[in-house]
Amino acid sequence: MDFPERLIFDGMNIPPFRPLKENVEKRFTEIRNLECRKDDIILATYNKSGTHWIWEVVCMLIKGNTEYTKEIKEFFFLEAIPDLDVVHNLPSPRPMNTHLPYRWLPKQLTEKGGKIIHVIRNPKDVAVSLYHHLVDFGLSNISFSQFMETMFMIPSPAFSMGSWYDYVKECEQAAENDKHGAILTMFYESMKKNPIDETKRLAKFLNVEASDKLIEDIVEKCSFGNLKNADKTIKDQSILKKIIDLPSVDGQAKPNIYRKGIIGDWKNHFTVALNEQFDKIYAEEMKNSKLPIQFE
Ligand SMILES: Nc1ncnc2c1ncn2[C@@H]1O[C@H](COP(=O)(O)OS(=O)(=O)O)[C@@H](OP(=O)(O)O)[C@H]1O
Repeated sequence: MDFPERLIFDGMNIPPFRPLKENVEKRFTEIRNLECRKDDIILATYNKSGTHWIWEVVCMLIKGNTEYTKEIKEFFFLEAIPDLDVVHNLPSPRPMNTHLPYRWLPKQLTEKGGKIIHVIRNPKDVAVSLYHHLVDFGLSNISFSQFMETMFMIPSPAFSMGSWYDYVKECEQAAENDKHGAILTMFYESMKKNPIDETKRLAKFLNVEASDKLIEDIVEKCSFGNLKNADKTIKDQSILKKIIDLPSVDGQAKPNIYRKGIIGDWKNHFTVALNEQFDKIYAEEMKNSKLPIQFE
């Protein structure tokens, strides 16, 4: 296996974004203490759960039109952007995003009236997506099964920003304690199967007036194929080089975010034995969860 050094902080493996490599505690504390506004929106997801997709939908809803945001979502990515002043200077409402767990989100956010959107995806598909992402980033000589056994499946030494289980359980707890309707929990699979209804639910949560036509157009513009194409043709990717050392193909190489965009690709990667092993750990880890999760 060949992978950059790992940094552990607050019990989590920290991805090698430049500000985190420089001083992870400083950046986490800055985010935790971020001065919030009443209309701030934070999309908080575990890696590979559909962040780019839902972020684009959120941006279109708050703008009230279907123009793609020229910046990629990493421009608003709290733990990775080179300078948090960018966020301080953004006009409202600010559609920020992060993979940080709930305990590290800005503490003022919900007090001031801001909103949090959690997106949860079948961890088996998250694992597959993350494996391919890490291979794109230089992880080599490790099979998918080895990746699962050593990095993803076991709860504590999970790879990136803590384990999926801990992340999701923390979201669930936060949503249970949320007395002001400040947190929306979405599922990737529901968005995939029922994008119109889920986009309406999102609009309602954001207090956005959106006609049926606008909702339909947003769903269409944010389909997997259209977003993949927009990512190649419209989006300004320049910030990526400032965030992370990318494999050097003209300095432009980046992980293929829009890989397959389907439910159930895990079936092409899990052996029967791995699946049984996973289900056992999953059942134990999530035994107290009341989340309405029915993953296929
Ligand atoms: N429109 C649409 N429909 C369905 N699926 C979509 C869509 N847009 C992105 N995706 C899929 O989301 C996966 C990437 O997740 P993230 O955006 O959270 O990645 S990241 O952690 O921020 O890098 C990644 O999943 P995989 O294809 O399984 O790897 C993307 O393909």
